[in-house]
Amino acid sequence: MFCFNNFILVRQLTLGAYLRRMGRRNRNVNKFAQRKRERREQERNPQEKPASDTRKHYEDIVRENAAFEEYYKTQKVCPEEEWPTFMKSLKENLPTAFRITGSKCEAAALMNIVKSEYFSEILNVKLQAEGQEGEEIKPINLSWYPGGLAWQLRLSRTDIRRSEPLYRLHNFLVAETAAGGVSRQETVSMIPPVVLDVQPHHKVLDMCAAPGSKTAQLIEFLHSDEESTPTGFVMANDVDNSRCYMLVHQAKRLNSPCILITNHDSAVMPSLVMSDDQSPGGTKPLKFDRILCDVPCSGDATLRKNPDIWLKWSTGNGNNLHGIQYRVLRRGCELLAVGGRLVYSTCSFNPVENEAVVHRLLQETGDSVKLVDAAPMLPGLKYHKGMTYWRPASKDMVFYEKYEDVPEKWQTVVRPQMFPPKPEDLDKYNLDKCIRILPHHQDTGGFFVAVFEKVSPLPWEKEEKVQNQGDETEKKEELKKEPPKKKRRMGGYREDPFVFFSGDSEDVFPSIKEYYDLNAEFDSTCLLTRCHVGKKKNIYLVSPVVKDLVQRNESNIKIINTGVKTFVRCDNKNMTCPFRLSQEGLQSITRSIGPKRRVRILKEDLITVLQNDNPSNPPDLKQFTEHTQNLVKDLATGSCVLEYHDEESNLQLTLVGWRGVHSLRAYTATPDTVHYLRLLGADYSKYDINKFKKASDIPDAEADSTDVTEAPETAKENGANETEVQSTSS
Ligand SMILES: C[S@@+](CC[C@H](N)C(=O)[O-])C[C@H]1O[C@@H](n2cnc3c(N)ncnc32)[C@H](O)[C@@H]1O
Repeated sequence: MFCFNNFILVRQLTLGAYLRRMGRRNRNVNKFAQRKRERREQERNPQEKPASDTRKHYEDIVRENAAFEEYYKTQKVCPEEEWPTFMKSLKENLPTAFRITGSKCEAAALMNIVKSEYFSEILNVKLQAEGQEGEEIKPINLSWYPGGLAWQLRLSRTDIRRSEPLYRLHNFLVAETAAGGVSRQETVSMIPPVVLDVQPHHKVLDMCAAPGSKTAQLIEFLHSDEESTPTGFVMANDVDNSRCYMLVHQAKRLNSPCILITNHDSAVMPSLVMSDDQSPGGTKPLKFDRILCDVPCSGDATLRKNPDIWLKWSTGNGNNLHGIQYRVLRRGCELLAVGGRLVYSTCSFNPVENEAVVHRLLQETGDSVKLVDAAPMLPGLKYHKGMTYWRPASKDMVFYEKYEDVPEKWQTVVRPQMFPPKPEDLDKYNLDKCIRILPHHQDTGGFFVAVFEKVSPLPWEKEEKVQNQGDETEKKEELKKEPPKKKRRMGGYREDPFVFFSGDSEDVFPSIKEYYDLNAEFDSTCLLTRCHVGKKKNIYLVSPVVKDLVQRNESNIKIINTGVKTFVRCDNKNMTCPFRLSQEGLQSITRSIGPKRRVRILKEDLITVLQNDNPSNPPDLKQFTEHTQNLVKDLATGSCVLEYHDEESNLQLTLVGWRGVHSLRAYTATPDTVHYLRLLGADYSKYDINKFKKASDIPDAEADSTDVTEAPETAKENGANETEVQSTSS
């Protein structure tokens, strides 16, 4: 569990580095095994920097690699006349990009703040490097991002320290990332979820999901209808157990009861089942409507962000990854429903990792899977069409026209499936429907995206079906005789169990139902705890479809996490129910909570509550307006919902509150408190220390290490433990 000291530590490290460090502290580390693990991790994710690397070396890296240039010039990844611009752009630092997240009304309010408070200041800034003409900083709205919610601007670490308005914007981005109001994500990395076209009823699989920036987008799209809980879900999977916890962190920021995190090798992902509405008690195979296949890759299109790739680039990287990329994609197509959509993406320029994988898949699947032209979904995006011709090369930089030319010693590395289609077959595959984004197109990283639609069962699925029908009776007989299957051994840490409530009769539920006046539609069987015995501490909520998924497949796949924390034990003598509400799960159950525990608070009172967040000195009821005092007069002490609705802007805020004997306060974590005060246009200066002067004095490397690339878990909700709660009953 995180404690506050850990929180500070995480703020100074990326989450990955933090997890690695915690892992090291908690175990008796075998250094040899540790190095081996790091090497393996590095091979699996070449685009990730090794744990021992720090950014301070990045500025010293010579951004050149002759083999890289020769390889891509030969492959003609861009027209000859664009080559110098392509190379120049690759050597520059990457601009910052971010998108506004959260509910529609909050996103709209935050967007106004960004434009009026931060961008307007920046537009007057001209950054002047020594001896050069001042460069204007102009935020660019990404035309193709739904709702116009994504932006890109040049905001390098050095620039932040040269200009106070830029520093302020940077601070805003860090704070709002922690509160879930903003997600910082590379521009091109936002593309796959957009072209996947996720709707609230879709069953979505993210096969290689960690660290989870695209998963976060998938969840946001799933929740696009704010009036109801989605009937679909997102299953986010990664083979790397420790990276799965990055997904847990992402999911926590977005408070969705519709996400499930699993830990499996996607290339051999087991077939899952779900309840069959047509046959009560029965099951049917689970097929996904949308699948994201953002495979591990050489990452050479991220050179601007990860300059250390200049030092280690070789043709071997791409060749070695082609196999696993293909196997993950093929399994994805098997798990996809007919009529479903799959997006394959990499951050590599290499046709062997891109079009060759797509071509191999199309060859094997015949007419059952087709490429879709996704460009119309990305208005204004500059890109190149997919390549139709390339030449695989061996590590010694010899290029081959056809497999027959490959010398024996390279034949296990350069495989026949890596070659392009014959010219007469080009129309059959339409590889030009793939999308290639190069860094100089719009000052971003590079990227590759291919969008598939499954139009009929795969050839081998059809065969299996026929054979299955014939064998059905025979199989039933065999099954009877078969000894019980051995339980699959699953790697990584052992997770706590997922223990669902048996229904309204579950021991603690009647008092929760009574206290919060839960309506009849509330399904208590969707509540769960993570322990079989002992006092229930935290109670989590999942959507009905996720409950079904967990219950039907738990023994078949390793589930790392699911559910939003909705009720937290709080044995307080002033409260008749032993559970308080949790901000994380509030959005999911607010519609089920009756009027008994709701307070429709005025704006000024909400500001008072948020500005006085010291749990040992909560604001006295006398500090509130008469309106609010009257509302809480007859409200029994304990947990409650504080609601605020601004009719004019339609801003709606719902917070967990606590009615003390003489006080009223909110149960929000500090980043959320700042976020709400910001949305209310109130003063939050006590949390927003201007460190600009201090920061401009510290050297580059130190400043870099304080950047929070992946936002850590927010600090504990203020006073969110029992002792503090008890002390508020003043
Ligand atoms: C390019 S990263 C994914 C980035 C992620 N989609 C995002 O947007 O944050 C590739 C991920 O694939 C995972 N991976 C590698 N091989 C895998 C496999 N066989 N099955 C599942 N995940 C795999 C790696 O651990 C890594 O986290």
